[in-house]
Amino acid sequence: MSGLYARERQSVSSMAHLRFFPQAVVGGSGAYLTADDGRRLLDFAASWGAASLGHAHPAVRAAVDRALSDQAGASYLSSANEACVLLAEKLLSLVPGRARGRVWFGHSGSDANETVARMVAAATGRPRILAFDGAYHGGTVGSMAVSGHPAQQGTRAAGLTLVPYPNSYAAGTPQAVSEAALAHLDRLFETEIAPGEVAAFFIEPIQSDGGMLVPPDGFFKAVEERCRRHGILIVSDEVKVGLGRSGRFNAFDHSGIEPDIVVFGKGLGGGLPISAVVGPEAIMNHAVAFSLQTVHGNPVCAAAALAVLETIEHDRLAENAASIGRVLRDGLNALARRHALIGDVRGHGLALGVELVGDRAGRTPATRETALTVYRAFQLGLVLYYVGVRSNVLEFTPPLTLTESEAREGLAILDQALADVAAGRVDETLLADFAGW
Ligand SMILES: Cc1ncc(COP(=O)(O)O)c(/C=N/[C@@H]2CCCCNC2=O)c1O
Repeated sequence: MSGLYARERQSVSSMAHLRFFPQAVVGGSGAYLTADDGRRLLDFAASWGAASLGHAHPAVRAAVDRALSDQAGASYLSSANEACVLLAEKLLSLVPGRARGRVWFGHSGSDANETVARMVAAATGRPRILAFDGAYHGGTVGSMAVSGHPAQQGTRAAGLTLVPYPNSYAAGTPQAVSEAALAHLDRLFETEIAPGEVAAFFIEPIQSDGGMLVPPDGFFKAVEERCRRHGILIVSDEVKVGLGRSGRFNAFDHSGIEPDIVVFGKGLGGGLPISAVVGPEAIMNHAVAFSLQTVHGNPVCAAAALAVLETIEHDRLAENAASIGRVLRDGLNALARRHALIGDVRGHGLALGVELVGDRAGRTPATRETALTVYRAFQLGLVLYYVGVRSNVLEFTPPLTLTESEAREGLAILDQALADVAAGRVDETLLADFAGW
């Protein structure tokens, strides 16, 4: 364990730790991080997707420098500032008509989703919320309350009903799991909850922390039809897979739906803390002083976010995510032909998941091997984390700027890590201090 990592343990609380190996960094640029021992680490996680443009991107640096050199305050609570207005106008141009009303700014996906959960109930007078099993909408009280991920240490809202997310790898064909999930929802409306009491349905267009689950074709169109019939607002949580990562700017576009409310976070700030909720004016303006924190809407993070959006558009990074995502996915499928541990490769663009299994027939989660694989990859120079309700899905969320050669470099490292794990060459005692999820 490196000096910095050891020192951190003597000074920083573990309450935010979600640690898989002793990663300690002192710098970074592009798709690479610099470890405190001097090693260069290829970053296929991008800090859980927040470093959307990689590290130290010049556009973000220039925007932050300009905003700080002539600083327009530090908050939008009691003052308008130009950076927030420009960013709001930009975000309104990037969402479908139903959502094109007003923008709220926060710090994180958590405070954004918490605000949405409170807002839809207050604005509609409807007390219930729908969400999916396995969903991660945040780590605050109010966002955990509308989540369904089993690893969370929080209380679910009394008015929350969780429904199964169709998982065509675990339970059969896409068509069959889609029909089963829709039948479950219909039964719920017929027997357990009055659909007219449901304010909103929180969806992830690809369920990331739940295991990078890709919904079957047509599933969310069928969900949309039910929501429209009952006047239920659709909230698309784009925090991790949005902003071009999936190969489309908005990930919900893969399902051909038009949500009422869109939530952005993580990569929006390019590594700086900013989130946004975009929704209909009647909902977004239902109250004043309803959800506020002092440095919400600070012009520095807003300027960074505008630079991120402009760079995604100018450098065609959604298209890059689609094309490099194909390279990565093809490479992962090639690894699957050599490594029995790989049970499934799935995702869109640079939002990919690789499920590791103990045996392909039974699809038993290979949780231990997953932890060993990411640890070994780290030793070999690749940063990769895992997700999934059984902690057995490698998550690929690299910077949207990833190049083909970087993709191939990471594939080669993963190939070696999988081989070393399968051959029993990775010391299991290394995992003792790393609980992961
Ligand atoms: C779809 C989705 N919505 C909201 C959130 C919460 O965002 P914040 O962690 O920025 O509050 C997240 C956060 N996801 C977690 C962050 C904690 C570490 C585990 N991996 C994640 O990506 C998310 O994936």
